[in-house]
Amino acid sequence: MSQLRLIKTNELIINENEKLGEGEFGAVYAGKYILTDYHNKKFPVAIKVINRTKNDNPDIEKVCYFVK
Ligand SMILES: Nc1ncnc2c1ncn2[C@@H]1O[C@H](COP(=O)(O)OP(=O)(O)OP(=O)(O)O)[C@@H](O)[C@H]1O
Repeated sequence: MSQLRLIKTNELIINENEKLGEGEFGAVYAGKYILTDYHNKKFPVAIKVINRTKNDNPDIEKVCYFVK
């Protein structure tokens, strides 16, 4: 069964120099997810930074995708 995991902003490193693409609601950047449960191992991910002007919920700013 899949699980939804809440990732804190300080667990993400966004590489703003490596933009992977862009959607209507924001840009997607390469980044790292810091696995605090696994000796701070850094896992490569794609991070979507939601454009606040198109976002109804001000609490949601970043969405983390695992790179396939
Ligand atoms: N996991 C990923 N790995 C690599 N590139 C990605 C990944 N996810 C998204 N991208 C890149 O970012 C672009 C935008 O992805 P996104 O998921 O935001 O698209 P979208 O669903 O059209 O966006 P929106 O819902 O904002 O309109 C993709 O076309 C792709 O180039």
